[in-house]
Amino acid sequence: MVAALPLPVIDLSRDEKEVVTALRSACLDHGFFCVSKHGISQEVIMQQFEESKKFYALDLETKMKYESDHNNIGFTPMGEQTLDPPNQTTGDTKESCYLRWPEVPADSELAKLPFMGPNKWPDADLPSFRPVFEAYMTALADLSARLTRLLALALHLPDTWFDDKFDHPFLTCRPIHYAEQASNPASGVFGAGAHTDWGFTTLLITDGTPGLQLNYKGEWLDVPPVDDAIVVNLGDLLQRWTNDQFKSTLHRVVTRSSKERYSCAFFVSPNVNALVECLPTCLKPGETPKHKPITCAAYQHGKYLETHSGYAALGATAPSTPACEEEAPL
Ligand SMILES: O=C(O)CCC(=O)C(=O)O
Ligand SMILES: [Fe+2]
Repeated sequence: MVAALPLPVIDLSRDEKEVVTALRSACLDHGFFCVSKHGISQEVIMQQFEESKKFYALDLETKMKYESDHNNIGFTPMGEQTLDPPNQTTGDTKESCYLRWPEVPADSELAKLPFMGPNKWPDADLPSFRPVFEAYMTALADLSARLTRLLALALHLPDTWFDDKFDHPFLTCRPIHYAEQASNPASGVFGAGAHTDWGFTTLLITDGTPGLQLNYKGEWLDVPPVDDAIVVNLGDLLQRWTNDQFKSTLHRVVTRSSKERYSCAFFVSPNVNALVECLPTCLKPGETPKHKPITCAAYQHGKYLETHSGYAALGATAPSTPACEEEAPL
């Protein structure tokens, strides 16, 4: 029996000072919290799940027409990702779809950057998918921008501090479908293997089916779903920016038997060419940075390569930034 760790619920309609204080405390502890009164309508959320279910109900051959590309945009079939290779005997028992937002047209300047490019909309097979996800991603992008400003305040910085690092951000919406297959941690079978998220923050909405666990002080604990709240967790880039003060915590998905599970992760990262280096407010006298500066794209390219067989097979080359060669800790 796994114990539960209820997450702090931060009501975004409260006084900003109270919100920022609660945020700072959650970020210093394990970097997981829920936000309520977040302004995303239940209708937009429900429609997202409906379209996601319709998409995954298509046959595999149809879904493979939208297979993920060199930007890691598109469909990834069951088992394509293995988030924790040393501790898994099969790939994650999930299929997913990566959508980038705001969408970058193929002929634009931004499309020359790593991970930036057009989405693979299933217009021909499911025309209702695109308008629903466009509305969903617009709403989530607004909420993420609001949270980024609150996080700057929680770091004792001006609320605009991250603005120029997010003026063409790397935002990814990932509806996920977990198979009707019980995980078996003892034999290395997981819905999603243990991992930290790689970006700045992740905004996660689930269909209420349990499965998410986080590792708190060395112990795996269930994260109970909270009605109408969005789970937010911090990613590695924010941890690096804060010299490990704010936590990017290990988590995984352990599915129970006989029920499918749907979730939708909205991964928030800065501009792909943003340099992530220790913040001035995160160094106490005598302390030194724990990580070398690295660009967002260089950091994440390595992670995609390690965990996505499809991305690795496409032979995507490492983004050419000097920091990329300097990943080793100081
Ligand atoms: O589906 C979930 O509950 C979590 C998914 C997750 O951790 C991820 O996609 O990074
Ligand atoms: Fe995650």
